[in-house]
Amino acid sequence: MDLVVEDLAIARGGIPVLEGLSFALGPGEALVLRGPNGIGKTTLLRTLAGLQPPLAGRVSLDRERMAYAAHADGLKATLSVTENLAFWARLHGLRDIAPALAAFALDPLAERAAGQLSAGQKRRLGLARLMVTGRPVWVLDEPTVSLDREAVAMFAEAVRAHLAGGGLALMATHIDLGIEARVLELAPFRAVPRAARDGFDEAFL
Ligand SMILES: Nc1ncnc2c1ncn2[C@@H]1O[C@H](COP(=O)(O)OP(=O)(O)OP(=O)(O)O)[C@@H](O)[C@H]1O
Repeated sequence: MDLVVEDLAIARGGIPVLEGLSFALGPGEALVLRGPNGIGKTTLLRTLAGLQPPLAGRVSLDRERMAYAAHADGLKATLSVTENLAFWARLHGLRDIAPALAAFALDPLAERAAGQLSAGQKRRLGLARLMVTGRPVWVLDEPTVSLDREAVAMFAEAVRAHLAGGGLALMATHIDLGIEARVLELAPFRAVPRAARDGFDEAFL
């Protein structure tokens, strides 16, 4: 298993949001996180990405093998589409950015500065970046935001190819991508507020 989560509890801004989470993902598998706004999807992904420590539990993941796409696309505004991808490819020891350009229909925009792309085009470039990392574990936070229907299909195809190549993907998304994926509904793992756990109310009865 490339990603194992055991009895994880996480907090945001000092307030516990989720607890008792356990799941595992192996090569070729995808897991979709579902739950209402504010349940803790982003917090969970940030924890897995190593941006914040868990309250309790364990995450087993080699972060050198992980590519994380957060809400922000992390693009260099003054560099062109090609330069952005080439930068990331070089960083990860890869050379060929052509498949990533083609997968997200970025060829016609290849010379445009990333800062001058539309929101959806920026998102396409941000997702194309995943491909040039060559990393097997994709951790994705609302990857389809700003994408039109065609671009969502491009993304779904990229994920499908990634899984077929032995990669794995964990993502928070409300959209049905039409890919084979397990769904983890987070509502049952909502953290119990401390007052309720400590019997705080009972003390006043
Ligand atoms: N920077 C922050 N500081 C403090 N609390 C935060 C911060 N960001 C989010 N929260 C709170 O943490 C909880 C979990 O937020 P999170 O962003 O993980 O939810 P989410 O499931 O990703 O929501 P959404 O579907 O709206 O993106 C929410 O109650 C939110 O208000």
